[in-house]
Amino acid sequence: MTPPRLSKPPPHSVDEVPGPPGGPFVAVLRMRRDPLARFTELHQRYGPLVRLVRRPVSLFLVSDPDAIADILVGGSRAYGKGAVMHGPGSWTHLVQPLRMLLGDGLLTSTGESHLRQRRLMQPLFHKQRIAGYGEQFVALAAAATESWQDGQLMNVHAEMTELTLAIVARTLFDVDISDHVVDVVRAALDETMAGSAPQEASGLGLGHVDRFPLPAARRRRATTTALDETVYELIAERRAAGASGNDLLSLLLAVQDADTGERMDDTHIRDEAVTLLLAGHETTANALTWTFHLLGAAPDVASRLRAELDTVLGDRPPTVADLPRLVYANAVLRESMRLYPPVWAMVRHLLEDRVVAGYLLPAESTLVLGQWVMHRDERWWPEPERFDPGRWLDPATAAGRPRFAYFPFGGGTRQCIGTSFAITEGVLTLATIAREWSLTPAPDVRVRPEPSFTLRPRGGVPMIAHRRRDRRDSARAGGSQG
Ligand code: HEM
Repeated sequence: MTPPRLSKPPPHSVDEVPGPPGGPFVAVLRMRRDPLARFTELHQRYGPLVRLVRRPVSLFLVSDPDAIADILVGGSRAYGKGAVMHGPGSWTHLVQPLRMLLGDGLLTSTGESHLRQRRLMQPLFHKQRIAGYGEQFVALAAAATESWQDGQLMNVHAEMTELTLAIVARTLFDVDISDHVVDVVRAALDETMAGSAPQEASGLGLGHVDRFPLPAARRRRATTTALDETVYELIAERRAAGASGNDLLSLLLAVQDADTGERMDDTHIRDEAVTLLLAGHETTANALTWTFHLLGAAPDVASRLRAELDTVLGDRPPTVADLPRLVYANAVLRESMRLYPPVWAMVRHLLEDRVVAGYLLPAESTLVLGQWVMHRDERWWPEPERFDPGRWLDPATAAGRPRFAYFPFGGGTRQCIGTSFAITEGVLTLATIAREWSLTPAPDVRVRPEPSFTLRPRGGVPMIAHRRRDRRDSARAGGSQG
C-alpha cells in the first residue's frame, strides 16, 4: 500500500512574521545603536525569521540554516545582492554602498554579468595557484615582525592591516609595501572605510538619513581618482611589458573567455583589481587581529597552538607543505572566524515573491543573513561565547552541524572567491608569527567589535609582544636529543 502523501502545509502570510513592536523609526534607531546585540536578542526572542522593519523598507533577519541554503544556493536566482529602499511615491533604489569604489567588479556585479566574470576569474584562485603564493605570505609575515621589540606595546589591528596590505600588493601588483602605489591604495581604502556610516557600510540600508559632509565626499572622490590613475598606469605598464608575471594583475590581463575568446577591457580589469585589493586585505586583517585577540585571552589555547607549531616546524618557518599537519592552527582560525566573522552580515533582496522559512515574503523584501547571529546559535554551538578550537577537531561533531550554521565565506555562486587564499594566508601568517611571538592583552583595555563593512575592532587592539623564549628552549632540547 502506498503511504498517504504528506502535503506541505501552506506558508504563513508575511503579516504573521514575528517581530518587535514599534514603528520604523524606533526599530532603526535600536538597530543602529548596536546591530550585533540587537540582532542576537531578536533572534533569541522571535526565532529563525524576524521582521525587523515593515515600512518604508521591508526588512527581515533570517537565521535558519535551510532558508540560508535556499537564499545562497538552491534558489539563489530569486535573490539579488544589496538592500531595496523605498522612498516617497514609487522611488525605489538598491543600496550597494561599495559600488562607487569597486565599479562593476566581482563583489558588486549581478546576474549574468556576475556569472560570466566569475567563470573568467575562477582559475586565478585555484588551490594550486594560491599555494604558489605561500612563500610570499611567510616572507612578508616574517618581515612585518622584524621591527617588533620584546615587550613592545602595539596596535595589532594596525600591524595586521599593514601586513595584509603588503601581501595583497605583492600578490596582486607585484609591488613592495614601500612603493608609492601602496600609499595611494591605502589612502583610497581608508577614506572609503572612514567616510561611511557603519549602518550604511554594512549595506543594511539603514544609513540613508546620513549625508557625507561635503569635504569628506570631496576627499573620497580625490583619493578614488588617484587610485584609478595609478591602477590604469599599472595596467598600461603591464600591457606594454607583455604581462607574463604570476601576479594577479598579469593573470587578469591574460584571462580569455573559453567560448568567445574575449578578453577583459581596462575598465573591467581596474574594477576587478580594486575589488581584490579591498576584499583581499580588509577581511584577512580582521581575521588575524581577532585571532590574536582571542589567543591573548586564552593561554591554554595559545600554548596548545605553540606546541603544535614546535612539533610540526621545529626551528624553521612554515611552508604550504606543512598545512595538512597544522590542524590546530587551522581550527584556531576557524573558531576565531566563528566568534568574529570578518563579514558579519550579508544582505539580499527578493526578486519575486518567495517562501522563506515558512512565510510567503513579497518581492523586494530585504533579507539580512547574519553570520554573527548564526555563529552564536546555541543549537549548534554549545557555550557559544567560549573560544574553543576543539569544536573543529572531531569530524563527527562538525558533520552533525547544518552547512549554514557556519558561513564566514558565504556560499553558492557568490561564495568568496578568495577562500583558499584567505585560509592559506591566515594559517601561514598565524604560524609564522606565533612560533616566534606571543601576544598578551594590554592591561585595562576593553576591545569591542565595530560592525561596518567588516567586523573591525573599535579603536584597534593594543597588545604586548613577547619574543618566545620557551621555543628556543624546546628547540635546544630537541636539538640535543637528536
Ligand atoms: C578571512 C578572509 C575573508 C573573508 C571572511 C571573506 C568573506 C567573504 C564573503 C562572506 C563573501 C560573500 C559576500 C556575499 O555573498 O555577499 C566574499 C566575497 C568575495 N571575496 Fe572574500 N573573504 C575573505 C578574503 C578574501 C580574499 C583574500 C579575497 C581575494 C584575494 C577575497 C575576494 C572576494 C571576492 C572577489 C568576493 C566576491 C565574490 C563573488 O561575488 O563572486 N576575499 N568574501
